[in-house]
Amino acid sequence: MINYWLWWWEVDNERDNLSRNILTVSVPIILLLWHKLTSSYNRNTTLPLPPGPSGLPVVGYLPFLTSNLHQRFTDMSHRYGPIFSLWLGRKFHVVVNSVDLAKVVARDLDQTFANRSPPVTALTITYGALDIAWSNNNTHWRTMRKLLVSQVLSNANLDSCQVFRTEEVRKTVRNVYAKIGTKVDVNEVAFDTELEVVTSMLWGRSKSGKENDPGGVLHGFREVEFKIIELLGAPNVSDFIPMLSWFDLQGRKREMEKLKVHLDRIFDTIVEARIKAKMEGELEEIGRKDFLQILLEIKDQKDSPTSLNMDQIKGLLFDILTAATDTTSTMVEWVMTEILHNPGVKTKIQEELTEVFGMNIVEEHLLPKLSYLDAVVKETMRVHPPLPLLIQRSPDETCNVGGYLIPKGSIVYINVWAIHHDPKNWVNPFEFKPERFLKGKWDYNGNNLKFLPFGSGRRICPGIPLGEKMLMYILASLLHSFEWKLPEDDEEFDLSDEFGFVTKKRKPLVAIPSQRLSDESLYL
Ligand code: HEM
Repeated sequence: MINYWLWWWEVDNERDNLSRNILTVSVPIILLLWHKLTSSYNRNTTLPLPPGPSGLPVVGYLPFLTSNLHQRFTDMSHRYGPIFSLWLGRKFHVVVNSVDLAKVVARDLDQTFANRSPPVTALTITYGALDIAWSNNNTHWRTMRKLLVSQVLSNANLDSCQVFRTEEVRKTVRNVYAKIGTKVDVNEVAFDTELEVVTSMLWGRSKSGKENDPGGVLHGFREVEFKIIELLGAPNVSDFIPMLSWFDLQGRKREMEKLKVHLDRIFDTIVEARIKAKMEGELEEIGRKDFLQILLEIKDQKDSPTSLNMDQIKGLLFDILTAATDTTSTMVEWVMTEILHNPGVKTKIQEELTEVFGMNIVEEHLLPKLSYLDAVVKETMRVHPPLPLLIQRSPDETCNVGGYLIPKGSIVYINVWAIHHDPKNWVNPFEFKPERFLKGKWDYNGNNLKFLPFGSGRRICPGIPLGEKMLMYILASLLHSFEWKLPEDDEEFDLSDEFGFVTKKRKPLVAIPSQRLSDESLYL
């Protein structure tokens, strides 16, 4: 054989020369590919799964999970290490708890981990993951995300919608003024303001005075949304043991279906009102086409590659409404709670507000001057990240994270709460200290993985520019226009949270406002 091989190399004619050249080039390539394939196969098959607790047959670790999942997972990371795994029913879950490993999932292998694996309740309310948040990483997701970012959240559109923000925040100040001396639910105030702003941006208002809530369909929306968020975060046997999903043992799917009927009614009413207004020539735009109009026009372009159907439009509107309102109101409530809990912080904020606005009302264009309030908001996001496990990711192929095998289709959580409370990342992490955000450059873009309240990588929250603006505007206005105190009958100050898809304050913050600015006309 060897002789034959040597002979072949020695023979010299044109055909053999060509074959030899092809062989010389292709053999190393084939060997290299073979090595890559086998070594990656070997790596994947010989790697261990991440460590973790052994559970019971069939149900796995389900019976041992307590309600505050983010804190339970953080405790488990102290025992099993920065990455651990657990079986919940038939589903393999992985929890990543360190900056280094979050970087592998959200950055280095971002593309691999860009799918979602939605629970049954999410599939039900999003018309089968036709929204952005629960959709897998596919063309539909890219199209929807691009539409949202370019048409709603672009700088140009945010600038042209400033009038809505100003109008709604002033209305909120008027409403709170009317309740001076009485108990005010801070979350409700922030939720209503954000809902008005977002609905104005989505389906606008005609100059003819028609409201952005035709027929009052949005009445009670906050309660409906809270129920939806609660169901999204509630453990469901149907997710963990899919062969039982048909029975819907806990009735979660049925409950979500009822809420979807409610949502459908809202969207159908709004779309019908829009079509009628257009037909009657009533649409007097405020110098811009609103998002609903853009979506309906895309829907009518049947042959376009980006054409949308009605369920996709509803899925998208649902995402924007819920993603914007619940997170923003939850954060306003947490910031106000921390401020009331830390009188020194409150004094510094008030001094800054007085320096920037004098005894006048808050103007949006001056908000970037509020560097201390900005640090307070960031510190609150660190201590109380509203989505402490982000939204679950799922790899589309088996891969290696930190030397462990993560099988294709596993459910992977990045434990932001653990990262934000890890003494390796933050000195005295349980102390509320806004000053830490005054040093160095901190933003919400997920580049520094020590701080990722909006996530990181291609699945990062696209709503950061609007979320940040609204948080600062609402907080600055509530704090500059009013003094706040807790009701006297309030027992001990409560800072505990309750895990959910959006993790909220366990006991809603109720506080009593009083007038802070001397000029009464500023409240009218
Ligand atoms: C204080 C305000 C907000 C906070 C704290 C927040 C936080 C988050 C977080 C943590 C995620 C998950 C990221 C991940 O899985 O890695 C997310 C996703 C998302 N957020 Fe926000 N958000 C806020 C406001 C908004 C606003 C105003 C909008 C839209 C107008 C929005 C739209 C979305 C959407 C569509 C997603 C899904 C993105 C995807 O899966 O590709 N959010 N948000």
